[in-house]
Amino acid sequence: MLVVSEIDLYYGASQALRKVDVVAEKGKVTCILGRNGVGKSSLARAITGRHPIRGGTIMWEDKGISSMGPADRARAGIAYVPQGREVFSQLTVQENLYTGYAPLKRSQRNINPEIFDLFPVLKSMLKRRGGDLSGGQQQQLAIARALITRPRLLVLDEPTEGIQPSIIKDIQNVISILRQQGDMAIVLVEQYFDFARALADNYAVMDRGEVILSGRGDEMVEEDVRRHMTV
Ligand SMILES: Nc1ncnc2c1ncn2[C@@H]1O[C@H](COP(=O)(O)OP(=O)(O)OP(=O)(O)O)[C@@H](O)[C@H]1O
Repeated sequence: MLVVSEIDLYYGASQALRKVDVVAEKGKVTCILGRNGVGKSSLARAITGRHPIRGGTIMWEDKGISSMGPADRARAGIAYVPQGREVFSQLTVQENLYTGYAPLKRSQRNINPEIFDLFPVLKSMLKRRGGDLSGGQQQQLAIARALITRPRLLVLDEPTEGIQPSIIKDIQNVISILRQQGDMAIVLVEQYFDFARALADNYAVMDRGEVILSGRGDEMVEEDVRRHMTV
């Protein structure tokens, strides 16, 4: 279980997170919602170790991880699919997937065939350069690369951003399958309400660096949430 308690995060003098609490359990999807610039990506960066926190604690599987760097968190089973995907455009799909080996022991460095069951399109594109893939295919590659690290916590930052509806549906199916398998906690940062509602077991809505609304996904009131998502 991931337990984020009262974290503060700053960029210089500017505070981006204020006493944020979030919990993510295995076999469940926790959705982080809110409009642009409210701190969702900052929370994802804090969890994955991309940006230090200045106050509060982050516990993962009962250990404090706040002072661990991103590589150690990856070794602790935390994977990150960043906003904008960050696929290596000059590397092939296969080489991009191999970058997911970094936190693994040598004996674990192989691609589980399930990855290609989840993303069949990638199998036929292994020799293509990352930069030649469509936005949706790059998003699938970024998720596959994260899954190669065999995560127990998967943090996805706006996986639907700029993606065509048919691929959004595919990504939704993949996240449902991962949830059903039950051994992974999933934190999903999302701006697309219907996608979030379809997947959320729990949700938290952010505004100006704070969590202002949270609860169970099946109790999410569309009007209340949407009020904090439109400008
Ligand atoms: N590297 C940075 N340096 C300074 N300020 C930053 C930096 N990254 C984000 N911010 C600021 O921190 C605040 C929170 O940004 P963050 O990216 O976490 O929001 P967000 O909810 O993820 O928005 P978006 O959906 O646009 O990514 C914003 O005011 C943003 O301008």
